[in-house]
Amino acid sequence: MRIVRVALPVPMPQLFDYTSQDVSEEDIGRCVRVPFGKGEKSGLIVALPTAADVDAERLKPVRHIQREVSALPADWLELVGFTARYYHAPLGEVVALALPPGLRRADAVADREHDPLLAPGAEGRAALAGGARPSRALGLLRQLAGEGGGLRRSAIRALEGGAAVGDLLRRGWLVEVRGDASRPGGVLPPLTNEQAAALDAFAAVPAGFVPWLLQGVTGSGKTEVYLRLAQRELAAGRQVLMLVPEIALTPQLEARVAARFPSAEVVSLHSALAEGARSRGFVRALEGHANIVLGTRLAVFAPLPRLGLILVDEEHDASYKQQEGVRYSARDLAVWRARQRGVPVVLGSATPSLESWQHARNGRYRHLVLARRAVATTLPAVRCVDTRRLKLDEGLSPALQAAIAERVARGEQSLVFLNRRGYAPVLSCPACGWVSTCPHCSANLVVHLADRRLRCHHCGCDGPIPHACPSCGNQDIQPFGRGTQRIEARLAELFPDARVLRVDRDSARTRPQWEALLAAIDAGEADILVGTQMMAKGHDFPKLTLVGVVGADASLHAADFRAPERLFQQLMQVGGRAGRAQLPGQVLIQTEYPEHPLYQCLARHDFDAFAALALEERRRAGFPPHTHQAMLRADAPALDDAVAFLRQAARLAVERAPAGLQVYDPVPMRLTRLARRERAQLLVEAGERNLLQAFLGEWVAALRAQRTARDLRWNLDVDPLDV
Ligand SMILES: Nc1ncnc2c1ncn2[C@@H]1O[C@H](COP(=O)(O)OP(=O)(O)OP(=O)(O)O)[C@@H](O)[C@H]1O
Ligand SMILES: [Zn+2]
Repeated sequence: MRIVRVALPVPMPQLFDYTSQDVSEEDIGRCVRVPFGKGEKSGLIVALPTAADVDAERLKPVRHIQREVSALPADWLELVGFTARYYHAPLGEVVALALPPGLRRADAVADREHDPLLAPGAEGRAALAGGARPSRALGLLRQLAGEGGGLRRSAIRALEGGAAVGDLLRRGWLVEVRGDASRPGGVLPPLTNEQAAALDAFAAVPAGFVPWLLQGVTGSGKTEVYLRLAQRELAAGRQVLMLVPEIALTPQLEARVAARFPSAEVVSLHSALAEGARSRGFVRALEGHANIVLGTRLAVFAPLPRLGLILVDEEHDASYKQQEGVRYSARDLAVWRARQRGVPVVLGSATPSLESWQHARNGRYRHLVLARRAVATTLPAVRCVDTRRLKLDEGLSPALQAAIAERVARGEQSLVFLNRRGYAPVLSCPACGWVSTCPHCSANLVVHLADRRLRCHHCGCDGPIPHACPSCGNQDIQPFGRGTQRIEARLAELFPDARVLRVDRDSARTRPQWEALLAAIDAGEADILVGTQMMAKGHDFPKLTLVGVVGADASLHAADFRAPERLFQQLMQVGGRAGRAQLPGQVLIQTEYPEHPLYQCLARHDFDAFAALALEERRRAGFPPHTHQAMLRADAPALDDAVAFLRQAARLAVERAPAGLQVYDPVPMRLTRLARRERAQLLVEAGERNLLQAFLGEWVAALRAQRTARDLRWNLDVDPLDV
């Protein structure tokens, strides 16, 4: 009988002990189901201690250990352990987040089958040489005979006549082969000088942990650099982890990676996958079969026994930071993991986070720069349209309309970028001043004319658009302000012969919808696009030559100190969609502040100048990256309860605060009320990360020991993005 220590997903920091008759050291890192309270929970075996924390007599036996799957290795346990320590979260919750749900429940991983690499075997070759009578199967086999290293079954199925693949397997004409994962499919494009120089610089550094910042302007071919780097690792028999910020970006990249490495096993991991597929991919990575793991932030937890390289695309993107539960940054964990495993990590972006940019400047990261575009000869010309004295037509300036008209006439595409979906941000009554506010949030209900609803973008509640003012009965209530639907409607009137396509979260709600939209744009089935930030990143549409930016000024004066950084990144990214191929691109920014340094830097494509300015401002104000922060947030049905808890937390903090730690006053959050809960926050800050971490450990322990008002919830956000 041995004691089994288990991490369980419960909001408490401790581990739980059970017993088992047949457990061995090999079971550390395995999923397990155990009795818990009146029910059952599943967790992970993290240790087999010699003595239990409680009386061993009272321990209950484990119910089931999942032994079909290899145990998670020690380095993986260290990774989740570090995550729990650094973000001050219970280990069991980190484990629950890092493991695919099916695996965590210690379910059987039903379909272990993968996507085999297939090529004609001896019998297949004999069939080709003669003898077999003509058939669909033989036709397919002939097609495949030309493929050097074999193809994945999924790729064969996608071929013309590919449905016969099952038939070929049954006849034994196709057999599973072990291919060279690094064999590139198709002809590789010759590298640009800058790409070649970047790869040479990379190759010149001895193996081991090296963090790199790959700062390449939009369209400079960062992806090609990633692919070449990946190829080297695959050739050496190692695994590559590639992180992308958004699920929306995975289909194109997946297709590109699969086309480049037809013999490689590419596994994608993101939250939109079906449970079975996610478990399967995770296990393929764990068992060392997957060559490339491509995914969103949760993929940073993929176990990779042969890891050789980590790539983080668009490293500045806020989606790498989880905003609920365990608030981890996948970008930061990727760097930690690279150090732990002694492998290089490449953070790529046209607009790096100020944190990474500063590291590259002061030598902590190595800096690779791609200053030119790979295909297009120039970056797009960026011009501010001063709207102070202009009469706008539904937010569109004459200059922007004229520029769109030119593109339509030439058969090119335009994009009007407006980061606000819906028809109008609020409905209001000019007679009595009524506005459509959300009953559950301190926010307005947004007018969605497409389906005639008023909808809260924060809590999701919605209702029909009223016919008259609910307050005074006035029939003439008006949508106020502008969103993508309104711009779309006006553009359709202004350009009756053009095809206008809106791309936002409402028009691309599902992955198939999103893929269909992208395919339509790619096929040139749209002339004018109206899009939110969904359109801003990653895409490469050769016929898109104009980007018009509407309504950007609002972020210029936002309260969050990161707002300018985000705005600059967003505008540089979205502007970067213009003129990426042979045709030159143009960006028009409508603004009332054309002299603003942010727009000036943007017009010169000078990220470095902007970053230097912004960092200097942060230094003067004492903001990150010059300081390190943690935010304690509390929410409750009554604001008083939330604030009272934070006041008490502030007292506890001040009692424990070492010199150099700053404790601010609790304040209501900007969006104070969200889904019927009132929210407040308390910031703590220190010049030294270690000092902050040591303090947080003690503080969180003290907070956990507090009695709190009923229905109060709190959470700690280390390195918060929204302050
Ligand atoms: N060496 C090359 N030769 C020819 N074409 C290239 C080369 N490198 C990249 N390209 C092409 O240039 C275009 C831009 O490349 P890519 O999408 O990788 O840019 P990026 O740096 O990731 O840009 P962004 O940050 O805007 O997404 C793509 O169409 C790509 O196929
Ligand atoms: Zn709401």
